[in-house]
Amino acid sequence: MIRLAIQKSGRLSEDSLSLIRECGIGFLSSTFKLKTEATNFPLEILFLRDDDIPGYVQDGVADLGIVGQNVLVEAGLMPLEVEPLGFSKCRLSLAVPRGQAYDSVNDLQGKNIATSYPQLLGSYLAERGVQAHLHTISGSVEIAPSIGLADAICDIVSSGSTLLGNGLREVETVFRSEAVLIANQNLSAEKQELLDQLRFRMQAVRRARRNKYIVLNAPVAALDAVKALLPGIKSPTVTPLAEEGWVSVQSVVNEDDFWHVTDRLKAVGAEGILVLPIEKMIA
Ligand SMILES: Nc1ncnc2c1ncn2[C@@H]1O[C@H](COP(=O)(O)OP(=O)(O)OP(=O)(O)O)[C@@H](O)[C@H]1O
Ligand SMILES: O=P(O)(O)OC[C@H]1O[C@H](OP(=O)(O)OP(=O)(O)O)[C@H](O)[C@@H]1O
Ligand SMILES: [Mg+2]
Repeated sequence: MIRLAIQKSGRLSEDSLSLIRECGIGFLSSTFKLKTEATNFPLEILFLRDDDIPGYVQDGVADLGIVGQNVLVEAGLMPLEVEPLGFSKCRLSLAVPRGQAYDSVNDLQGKNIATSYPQLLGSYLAERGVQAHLHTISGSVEIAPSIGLADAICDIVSSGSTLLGNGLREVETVFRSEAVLIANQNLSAEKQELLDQLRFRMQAVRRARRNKYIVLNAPVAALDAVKALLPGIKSPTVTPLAEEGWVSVQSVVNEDDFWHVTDRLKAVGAEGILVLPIEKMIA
């Protein structure tokens, strides 16, 4: 049995649970139960505060964990990271009151800055030769300037609406983060085997999320152009249509390139383009 710690409730919880489920692992969860066992995989899930997860994994209380890189780096435990997970993407940024002049990070010299990330911010400022007074607070950091607690703040930003709602302007990106799978560095051979199985499944889920299955009809004359646009995993599947001079092409396309590729496929004569989600994708 391998033990995985995930956030009990917050920005990582829902995506962590969906990823486990999409890996084909079933379990019962209830708001009040802080520990559950998977029904079809030797996995125990612990529901914790995210800040506690890196330390628990380091100490072997949990074998694995899912946390933001920001929390991992702040705890000084980067070597535990084994797999980026592609969700909870955000940045740790410096922000100042909107009306305040700001040219460069040197303007923060001698200023009071409120943050929950004193290590990350401290090394960012030290690398730039800026000395500031850091006030560590554990939440609602964006309120600090408006109540006279600080001149600037350094906190997590995603859409920017919390900064906007509190009259703040983002001025520097200190760190970019996403959720990662972390693992204890002294796992037994049996647990290492289970970790490898989990990583294999997680990679298949992530690859599937990043790609779409595409099916289209094209005139034979356009086939070379279509193939160049849709290289697929190995090469596209091409089958003749009942109508003379036409083929059906099936392939895989990266979601980021999807609209751009579709426009070009239409331009070379492709028709009846269907796009389907992929559930799992094994390399
Ligand atoms: N607005 C956001 N958008 C995307 N990801 C975010 C956002 N805010 C935070 N995160 C990421 O999710 C992680 C957890 O954020 P959350 O705000 O739920 O933490 P928390 O309040 O410290 O939770 P806990 O109660 O577990 O200590 C952060 O460490 C960060 O990696
Ligand atoms: O740029 P935005 O999209 O507005 O997101 C940023 C906010 O999200 C996080 O807090 P969260 O809402 O998770 O609340 P918390 O203070 O309880 O952690 C973070 O601490 C910011 O305050
Ligand atoms: Mg926390």
